[in-house]
Amino acid sequence: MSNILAALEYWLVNHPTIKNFTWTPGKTMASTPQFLCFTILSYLSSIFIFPQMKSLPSIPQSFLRPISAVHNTSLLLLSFVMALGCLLSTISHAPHVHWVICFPPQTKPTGPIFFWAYIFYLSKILEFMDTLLIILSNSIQRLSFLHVYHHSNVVIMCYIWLQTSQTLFPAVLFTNASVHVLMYAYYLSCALGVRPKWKKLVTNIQIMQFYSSFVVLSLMLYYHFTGSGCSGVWGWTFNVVFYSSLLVLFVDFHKKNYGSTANSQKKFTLNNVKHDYSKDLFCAYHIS
Ligand SMILES: CC(C)(COP(=O)(O)OP(=O)(O)OC[C@H]1O[C@@H](n2cnc3c(N)ncnc32)[C@H](O)[C@@H]1OP(=O)(O)O)[C@@H](O)C(=O)NCCC(=O)NCCSC(=O)CC(=O)O
Repeated sequence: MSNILAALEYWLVNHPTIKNFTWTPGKTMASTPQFLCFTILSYLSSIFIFPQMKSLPSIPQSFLRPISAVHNTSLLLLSFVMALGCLLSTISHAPHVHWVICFPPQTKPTGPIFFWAYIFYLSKILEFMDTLLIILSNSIQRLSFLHVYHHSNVVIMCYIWLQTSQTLFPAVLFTNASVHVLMYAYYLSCALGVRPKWKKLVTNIQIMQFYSSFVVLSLMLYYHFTGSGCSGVWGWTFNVVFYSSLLVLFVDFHKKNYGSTANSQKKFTLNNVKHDYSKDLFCAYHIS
């Protein structure tokens, strides 16, 4: 057992690449604001361009499902490794408990905790593939405002974490990566043709994650004003606005998918085509 722990600690915390990592704007791959803007603009424009390309041959589900399964398995495993890496790095490098919530001002973005923040940032770009899979499977009506809003803004959030050495990201990273293990297990199961009965549980846990992040955000503010300050306070503002808006969108998603009206709307036959209106958030939010 101690051998396993030692190996984990080496590969997830003390490996030289991880231990000596430093976020250097302009030098580290994907670290410039230009890269960030280009990536997000490409993502958003592809959402509008792809569906217009009517000449594209439709890709059969038998081809897309295995790709989707590989993608979801990769993100499931990566999320698990990021959660574990961040947890072990925090345990072995945090000088005291409240450091997790409040890095001292001028903290340098260096060391294993920032390495995992960097991997987390890159993983959010890999998550763009979720959107591509939805588009390629000819299910553009499934593409909700919530999905696009989340995927485009979460990259900015992670960039700000690194750029401002933002306090509190270890707690948010650990929670979100853990929730994503469950979420990608759900999507993997769907890709394999089995629709899990625990969809609502995944949504409930996602909502709980947003509530719990407000506790951490409040604690940071408390430490900031009662001590000698915390690093990356303006990033705090982005987190509050982003997480509040996600909470509102997820509560709305919950109501539409699991509320009493969702059940009565669920199966609606239109021109002999079964249409599941509970999923039709894309139309509901007027992005088409
Ligand atoms: C239970 C949820 C995780 C997912 O809800 P959905 O409504 O998207 O679920 P669904 O049952 O319609 O999706 C199943 C369909 O998605 C396909 N699918 C497979 N892999 C996918 C992937 N990686 N991303 C998106 N869709 C995918 C399946 O093949 C299936 O298609 P078919 O129907 O053809 O069989 C929910 O809680 C949720 O997050 N809803 C918001 C929508 C969303 O985009 N969430 C992810 C980003 S937000 C996020 O990530 C917040 C966070 O940080 O926690």
